[in-house]
Amino acid sequence: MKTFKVIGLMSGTSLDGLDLTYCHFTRTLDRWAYRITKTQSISYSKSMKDKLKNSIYLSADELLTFNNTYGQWLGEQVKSFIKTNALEVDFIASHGHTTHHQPENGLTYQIGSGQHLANACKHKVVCDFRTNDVALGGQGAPLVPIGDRLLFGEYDFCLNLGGISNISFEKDGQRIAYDIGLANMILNYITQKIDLNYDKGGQLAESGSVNQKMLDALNALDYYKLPFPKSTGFEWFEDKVVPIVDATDESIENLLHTSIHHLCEQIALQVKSNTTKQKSNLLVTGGGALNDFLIATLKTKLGEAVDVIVPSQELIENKEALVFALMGVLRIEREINVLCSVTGAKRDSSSGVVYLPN
Ligand SMILES: Nc1ncnc2c1ncn2[C@@H]1O[C@H](COP(=O)(O)OP(=O)(O)OP(=O)(O)O)[C@@H](O)[C@H]1O
Ligand SMILES: CC(=O)N[C@H]1[C@@H]2OC[C@@H](O2)[C@@H](O)[C@@H]1O[C@H](C)C(=O)O
Repeated sequence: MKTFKVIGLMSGTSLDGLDLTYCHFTRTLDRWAYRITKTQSISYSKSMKDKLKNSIYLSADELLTFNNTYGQWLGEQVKSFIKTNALEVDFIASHGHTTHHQPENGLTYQIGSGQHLANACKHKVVCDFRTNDVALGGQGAPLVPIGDRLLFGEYDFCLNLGGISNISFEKDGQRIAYDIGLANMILNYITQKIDLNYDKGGQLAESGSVNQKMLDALNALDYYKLPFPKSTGFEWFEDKVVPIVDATDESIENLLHTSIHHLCEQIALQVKSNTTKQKSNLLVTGGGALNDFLIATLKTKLGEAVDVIVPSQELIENKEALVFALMGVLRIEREINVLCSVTGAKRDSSSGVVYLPN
């Protein structure tokens, strides 16, 4: 039995930091098994956070330079993670950080130069998992559903609550997945108005109440009417969501409370319209799974027909990096790691670019 020892790297849209997830994968016949052995989460400094957030406004020169320096920085973090924990590593699988995502214009871009990363940590690197799918006419996102299928097949639905919410499930023998819409991106935007990174446990949100006008405006966003395949990101948030929040003269508590009702209503709509069983189960990961008020609201909106499963904090925080590590394994093995049933591309693909250290 072959074992793959991989470090997955993920930097998500909520901009809280870099997740390093060291995992072992084994395959017996057609079944993959995983074990997460060591994890580290490195919070971004205020200046790194601001730079990543504003990278969409950089000039071409500045962005290319940032791609290199961020790749170098990733490599240095990997190097010290390996050294501190004395890890034996086959290769690194890096998502990088999305600075641009406009699949409708044929572009998606994740910074974190693979060559700089490989040279800095002296290991083989697989990265740039999204470009090929967009070149094949797909959304280039979400990509984690391949991992949902191969590693988390016992769940009817996998829901991730990061900056953006996305869902994945099997329908008629095909994996279907898409970004539902808002999650922590709107919640963090609101708490940052009072210099708070996020609303721990959803305590502020819980003490608020619904502003019906804001709830209706959010629920009426055009994105929700689009059929899948679809994906979204910061550009949509800034363009369509921020104006609604900013036009609402309400307390932080009420803004948060309303946003949570909104995002849970959208999730419940998607789950209910795709449930074929009397009783189904839904795995929730991503930082939103640690927001107690959000989870309680979601349970209420879903009702008893859906079991909401909140796993260990380790899995909540590392599932995306774990799946990118698996995608790296599949790329190295030249197997399919991006599903066109999810992204709408012309065909499935084995995506990712491999860099050798120099
Ligand atoms: N204890 C907690 N209570 C409430 N919210 C929390 C808690 N811990 C984390 N969060 C929220 O989760 C966010 C981080 O989520 P996560 O790391 O899953 O996002 P991401 O991977 O950056 O996003 P994406 O998956 O969209 O790319 C934080 O910014 C915060 O809003
Ligand atoms: C372009 C991009 O980086 N998209 C992210 C983002 O964050 C959540 C959602 O939007 C999802 O589409 C995707 O990430 C996860 C890891 C994915 O590809 O499955």
